[in-house]
Amino acid sequence: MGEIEVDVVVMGLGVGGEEAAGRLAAAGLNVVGVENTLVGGECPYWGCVPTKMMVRAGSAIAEAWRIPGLAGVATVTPDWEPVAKRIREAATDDWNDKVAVDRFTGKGGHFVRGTAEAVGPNKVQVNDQVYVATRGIVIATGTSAVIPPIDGLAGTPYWTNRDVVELEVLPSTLLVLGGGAIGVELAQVLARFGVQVTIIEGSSRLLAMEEPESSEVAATALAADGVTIRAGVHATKVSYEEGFTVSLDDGSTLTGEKLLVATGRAARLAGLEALGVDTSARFVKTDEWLRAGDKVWAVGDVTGNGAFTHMAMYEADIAVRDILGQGGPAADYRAKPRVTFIDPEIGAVGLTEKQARDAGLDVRVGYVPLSSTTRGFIHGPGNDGFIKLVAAGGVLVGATTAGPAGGEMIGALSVAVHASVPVSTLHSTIWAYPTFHRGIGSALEGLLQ
Ligand SMILES: Cc1cc2nc3c(=O)[nH]c(=O)nc-3n(C[C@H](O)[C@H](O)[C@H](O)COP(=O)(O)OP(=O)(O)OC[C@H]3O[C@@H](n4cnc5c(N)ncnc54)[C@H](O)[C@@H]3O)c2cc1C
Ligand SMILES: NC(=O)c1ccc[n+]([C@@H]2O[C@H](COP(=O)([O-])OP(=O)(O)OC[C@H]3O[C@@H](n4cnc5c(N)ncnc54)[C@H](O)[C@@H]3O)[C@@H](O)[C@H]2O)c1
Repeated sequence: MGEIEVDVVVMGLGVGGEEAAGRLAAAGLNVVGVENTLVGGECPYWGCVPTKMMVRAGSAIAEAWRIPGLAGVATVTPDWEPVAKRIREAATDDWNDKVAVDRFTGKGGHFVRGTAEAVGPNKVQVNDQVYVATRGIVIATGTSAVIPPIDGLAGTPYWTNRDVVELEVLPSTLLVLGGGAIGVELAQVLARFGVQVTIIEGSSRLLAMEEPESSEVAATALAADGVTIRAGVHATKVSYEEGFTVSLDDGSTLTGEKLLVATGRAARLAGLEALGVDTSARFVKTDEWLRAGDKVWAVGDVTGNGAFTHMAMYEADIAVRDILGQGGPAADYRAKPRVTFIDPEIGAVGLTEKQARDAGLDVRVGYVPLSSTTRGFIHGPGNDGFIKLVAAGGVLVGATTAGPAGGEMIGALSVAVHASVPVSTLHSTIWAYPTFHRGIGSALEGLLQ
């Protein structure tokens, strides 16, 4: 088997890998980008983009339901067909990545379709060809759905996010295992399209990693859309015969036509051993330059620093600058933003109150329910939400903004946490009236008391 010398091999061309490989190729390096599925990865084909198209459709239905009492009468007949069509045709090009491949090769990159396996500290094999990377290797293999070892589950035709995104026809009932980001977003959308949805969440609340107030808002919103929430219970057995039966550890059973498993993500670590990566760990350990070893970098979901597209892009940028010797800022994870796209949207950045207290910080909290703000009052139906600020040492260390524009409101607070803007400066800021984000000014009052 011959060996080909190149500058860089990028393993996996999802969000992070495509960004890193494209940038390095555009900078004039000889880059081999390897992808075994679709260039672009989970986000455009089975993640962010198609699921947010679903959310957009579900939100349109919910807004129409809010017309009575506000603007007259509306008759809504939800239909999944236009949603499936938009996902198939506009979002995913029928799950075809030609445009993305061309984008990469157009920058001068060399694309190889296949599974990359490290066969030496600087060698990657794909389809019987070995590439020797003289400048470095970028690991960007991402994550796949975790399937928990529940008795009977493995042998059933359970769904993951991929099956839901590819749906043409909706089931009448759906059990959702896991009440994290994927579980709550998909549960709400499908409920709005008439599916009877039950979420089974092992911990005591939905969105367990976020503020308890976020969990409460999410639970209220989902319940209002008809979703049944079973929190604090664990599935002990799953069986399938025409439909699913799930036994729970409180002795009860649930049945549903389909079962979606949304219990988290596991890093794809196969084939990385030869790079010196500890594949017994959950994720690839990296330093502040995303270095995972000598001439080895890792970016995106696989690092465990936050399974979000913006994190994959952020880390790819840092690794690229390091490989090219361009300097600039290294990774700083204090102001990690995230948005759960339910209605109301839940934006968050930095630490939750509990995380800040657990870190030993002298914490102050500001809180305002959105309905008590002028814009919340004006908005009326659909105004559920709140703004919560977590401060320590005179700066914000975290914030949550839940509401109709929760994902947008968090932008200002991301800047505040990232740039350590003094609370006094935030307090003297003029917040436009009557916006939702003006509530930040009211929440700040709580920090000054
Ligand atoms: C349902 C869902 C909704 C989401 N919504 C959002 C959202 O709204 N906002 C947000 O920021 N994030 C969202 N995410 C997360 C987002 O999709 C990921 O954070 C992002 O895709 C990570 O990019 P990545 O490049 O690290 O990994 P991936 O996108 O997983 O890409 C890794 C790529 O590597 C390939 N690969 C793996 N191993 C090999 C190998 N050995 N050889 C060759 N190729 C290989 C895979 O096929 C894959 O294409 C969502 C995820 C899901 C599942
Ligand atoms: N809007 C967004 O940005 C967005 C949307 C979807 C996904 N994502 C990313 O994808 C990641 C994965 O999403 P996810 O929802 O699969 O994972 P998650 O980690 O967010 O949530 C998984 C949930 O499943 C529960 N769980 C685990 N095992 C269980 C079991 N056996 N029975 C019952 N419950 C169980 C956990 O307690 C947790 O609440 C997210 O963490 C996020 O990083 C982001």
